[in-house]
Amino acid sequence: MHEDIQEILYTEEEIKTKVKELGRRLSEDYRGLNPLCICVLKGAAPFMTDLVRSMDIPLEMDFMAVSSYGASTKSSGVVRIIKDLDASVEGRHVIIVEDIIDSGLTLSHLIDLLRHRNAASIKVVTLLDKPGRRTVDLQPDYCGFTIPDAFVVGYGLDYAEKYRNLPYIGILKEQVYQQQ
Ligand SMILES: O=P(O)(O)OC[C@H]1O[C@H](OP(=O)(O)OP(=O)(O)O)[C@H](O)[C@@H]1O
Ligand code: HPA
Ligand SMILES: [Mg+2]
Repeated sequence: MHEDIQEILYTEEEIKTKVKELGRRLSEDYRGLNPLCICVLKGAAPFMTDLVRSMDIPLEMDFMAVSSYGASTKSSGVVRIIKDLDASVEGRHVIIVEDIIDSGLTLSHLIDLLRHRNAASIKVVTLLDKPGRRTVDLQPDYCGFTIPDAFVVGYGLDYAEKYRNLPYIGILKEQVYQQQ
């Protein structure tokens, strides 16, 4: 285990099993709809690539980069779009793929944006949900794990751009970000 990790919450195996289960459910619900899976970069990249490979239906992928945390463990409250989608979402059944919902600000901003662009439907799949920190009223349609109010890293999730490549999800030691 990495020395900056206090505790592993979900192992590589547990994540794999959960992602497969989510992929199976999405495949059943979206059969015949050719959904557009939108990955919210950068954190959701590992989840998205594993998820779509566990979906056995025709689908399309697009990517959007947004950022609101920077080198902090608290949302700045300002959701910056760093890279927009390549294609139109008009009339499409959109699945927003997120690694984590924390305050909910990122997603509520994205959902508003995609509604204005006239998607046929918009649903959210998140690997992690941290409902204890929510500042807006928002629930995911599909969720892997509900987690306590702690700052977690790994499997795409970062602190100051580090730890995204850990194969597991763990709680970051507080001393790592309190030193800053
Ligand atoms: O519910 P919220 O409080 O908005 O937090 C969740 C968002 O924050 C993180 O992204 P971040 O802004 O850190 O960008 P990153 O994915 O590039 O790390 C995470 O990947 C979610 O997109
Ligand atoms: O707990 C978290 N870890 C990493 N990134 C995040 N963005 C929102 N919450 C988190
Ligand atoms: Mg981040």
